[in-house]
Amino acid sequence: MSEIALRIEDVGMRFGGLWALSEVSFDVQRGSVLGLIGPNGSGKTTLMNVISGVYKPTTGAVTYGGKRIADVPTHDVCHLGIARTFQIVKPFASLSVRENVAVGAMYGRHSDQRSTRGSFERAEELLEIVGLAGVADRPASELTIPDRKRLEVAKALALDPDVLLLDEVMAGLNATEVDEALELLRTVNARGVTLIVVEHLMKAIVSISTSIVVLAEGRKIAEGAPADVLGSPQVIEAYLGSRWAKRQEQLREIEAERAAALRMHPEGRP
Ligand SMILES: Nc1ncnc2c1ncn2[C@@H]1O[C@H](COP(=O)(O)OP(=O)(O)OP(=O)(O)O)[C@@H](O)[C@H]1O
Repeated sequence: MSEIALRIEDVGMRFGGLWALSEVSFDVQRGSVLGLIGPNGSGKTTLMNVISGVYKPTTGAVTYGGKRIADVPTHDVCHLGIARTFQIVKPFASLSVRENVAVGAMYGRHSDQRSTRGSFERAEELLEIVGLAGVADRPASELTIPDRKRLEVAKALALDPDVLLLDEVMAGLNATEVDEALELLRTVNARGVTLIVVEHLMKAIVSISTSIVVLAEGRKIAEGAPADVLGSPQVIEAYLGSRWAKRQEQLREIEAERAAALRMHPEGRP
């Protein structure tokens, strides 16, 4: 029988007059990969912040191993076994790649059982796993975007999490880099880490997720196996609606540029 790693129960999050999340409930099975998707502004990052203890939800609760996350100080959530990566990647730029990861190992869940040397050894292992062993001595500031994302994953893994929250680690990567990132996430998951993956790249989400939760305007509108969820009319509408709106905006911009060009070159040939 599968075991529940995280329970999200009736979570609501209000910012002033805006409910960024309303009545969101779902369970995350231990060892699974949960894909969290939804149009821009649907509440994905807010939910990651609630799960990682950055925000205390206005209603409801997130429980992990029987403990309510909101009752645990933010800096202690990682000691419970939950780690996350950030959408905006910010390594310690002047430290080497190895040192960046070792710092995580020094402050993570098992830090009390680890010497400084042990932390560096753990960093070495993780750099091997994420494919950064060859650049371990370089300053983090010199890394390419895909390598910075690998470093972000290594830093989060250094905290020895049971659950890892990944916020758009594949954004800005090309097709080959996305495949490599997926391979890395599969390796991490195969080592027993439960993953919650927020990503706009549908192909990537479908290929890695055990199950998918879809948010729209802060509410859960679908949950289930990837194929079932993505075929749901409600999900298609939420996505088509937002793509359509974006396309209209692009068309308006193109029209405005064309009008401006015509004003500068009235003969019609810019
Ligand atoms: N700290 C905050 N204060 C006020 N409003 C916020 C705050 N954080 C998020 N919001 C609002 O909550 C809503 C959900 O935002 P959120 O960033 O969680 O969406 P998202 O699904 O992660 O979007 P994206 O895909 O663009 O990253 C948005 O309307 C956003 O403007």
